[in-house]
Amino acid sequence: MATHEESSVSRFLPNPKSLAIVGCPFSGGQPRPGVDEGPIHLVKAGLPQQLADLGWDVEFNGHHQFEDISASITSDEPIGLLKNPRRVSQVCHAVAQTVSGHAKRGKLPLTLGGDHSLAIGTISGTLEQYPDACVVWVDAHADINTPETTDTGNIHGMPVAFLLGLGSPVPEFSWIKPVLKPNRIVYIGLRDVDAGEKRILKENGIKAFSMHEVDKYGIGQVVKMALDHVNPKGDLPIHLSFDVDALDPTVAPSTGTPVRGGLTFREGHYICEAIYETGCLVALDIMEVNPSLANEEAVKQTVAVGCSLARSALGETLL
Ligand SMILES: NC(=[NH2+])NCCC[C@H](N)C(=O)O
Ligand SMILES: [Mn+2]
Ligand SMILES: [Mn+2]
Repeated sequence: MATHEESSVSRFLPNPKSLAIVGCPFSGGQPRPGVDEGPIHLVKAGLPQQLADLGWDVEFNGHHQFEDISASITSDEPIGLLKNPRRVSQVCHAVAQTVSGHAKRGKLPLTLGGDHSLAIGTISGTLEQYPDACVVWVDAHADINTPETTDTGNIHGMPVAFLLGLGSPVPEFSWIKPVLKPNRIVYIGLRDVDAGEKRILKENGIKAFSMHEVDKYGIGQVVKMALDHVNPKGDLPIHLSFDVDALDPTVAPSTGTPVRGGLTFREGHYICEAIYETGCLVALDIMEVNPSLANEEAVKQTVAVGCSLARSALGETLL
């Protein structure tokens, strides 16, 4: 039986702890349809009730309706290589306002994607309420291409660059305050990093633990080193942005850009558990679940893993 005593030890959230689910059916940051169904499946699988069972007061007022935004954008031609730039920008702006609104009211925003371009919005929202927050980015990819370095033009490969203010400014994204500092983000799980991204990581001295380091040191040590880097005194708020493709495709098959050689089921959940234990978690993203990819069994498995990652980050324990 799991005990939930610890659900009272947050350094930043008032008691009783409450969270708000931000369901974001959005796929404009990448080309594969279906990732917009991710949040719908996660909620249908019972995630809100599972979190309530962990002792959270759960607010969920339905999925974000981005229809007004889409309707107001009559044409969305690429800007340079960037695909769907206006739609991505405006949706992320709306998400930022929603996330910061929840955070202001003392709630932990749990954003369900949708593609990872949404993190432009979620992290902007977190930083508005917690300017000194740090980010733990769990992913197979660095998502740090600039409009100049991107090969694909897919904005889900670029959110970190926008948040850091790297690359030449794109006027459509001028609402983003590049307030994230390179020493306030750390990566875990990388294994598919583009050449331009490797250069950006080096030039900016950004700490990253790839699968090589996970193999070498073990996940326990990697999470400790990652947190020591980004949150050395353990007193900063943490935003955890979890792309399910960080997990091995045998664990989370239904995702748009799977890469072999990923985190095991336990390694992924350990990261979430360890971050919950810090008492510093203030916002969580579960991204890139795409229920239209792979067979029914694989979809079920991936949705279930999305739910269990969220539970682990929000206090579920094994004992
Ligand atoms: N959030 C993701 N799954 N990102 C994948 C990015 C892949 C590649 N690096 C790109 O720029 O397109
Ligand atoms: Mn990824
Ligand atoms: Mn990603």
